Amino acid sequence: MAVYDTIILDIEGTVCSISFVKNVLFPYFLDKLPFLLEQVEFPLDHTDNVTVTQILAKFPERYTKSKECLKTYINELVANDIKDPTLKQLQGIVWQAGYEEGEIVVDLYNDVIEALDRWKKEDKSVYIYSSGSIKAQKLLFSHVKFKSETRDLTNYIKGYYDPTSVGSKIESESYLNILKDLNKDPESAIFLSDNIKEVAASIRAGIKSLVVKRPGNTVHHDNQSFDFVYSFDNV
Ligand SMILES: CSCCC(=O)C(=O)COP(=O)(O)O
Ligand SMILES: [Mg+2]
Repeated sequence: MAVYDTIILDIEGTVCSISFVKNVLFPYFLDKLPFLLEQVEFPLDHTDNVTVTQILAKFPERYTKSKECLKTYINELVANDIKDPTLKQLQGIVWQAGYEEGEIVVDLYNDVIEALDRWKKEDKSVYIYSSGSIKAQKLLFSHVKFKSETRDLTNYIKGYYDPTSVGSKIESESYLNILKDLNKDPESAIFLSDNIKEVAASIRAGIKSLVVKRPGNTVHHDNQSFDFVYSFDNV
């Protein structure tokens, strides 16, 4: 039987709750968005080398004509949890301030820190593959609530992937890109996610993959064919 030494984790619905993302991260972003847009001149100057302007210029042109139009468009993306890479990049910039000011602290599921510790002792390598930007992923793992303090867990994570770096999470090609980057065979890896489309794509790439069932995750009634876990305790 193949034994994995490479663990690839999703974030939302897998290491932290969907409600943390929807009720803490997204509202923080939407709250700061008007101030951010206030600092940018419209219509956007596409030759401007200011980071925020460069990111905003990647949204479809028809929505970037005015501040109000862009604000409405971004609010709709967030309300519908659209995993748009430009939105994710912008969120990373805004969340950075929140983390640095101590306004955002991450609640991971209880079993996650224990598992990260155990996997390290077992010499297993942990990687993150999330729709959140790599910047946002690193910020999240470096501001984790642990008892009464905030811990930086980035020393447990060997690398980070997002759709911008390797492709969509529901395409098997993206998982092959990760394996290629790691110089690993599919048999040596395991992928865990709350999203059955991601798990299906990863299985198609030959990776053992498990659906993570956390409280508040979407309940799939047609997922009998997938293996699942409720926590990382036996992974
Ligand atoms: C650090 S990413 C914050 C959460 C987020 O924006 C997101 O889209 C998470 O999606 P996932 O692929 O981890 O389910
Ligand atoms: Mg997820």
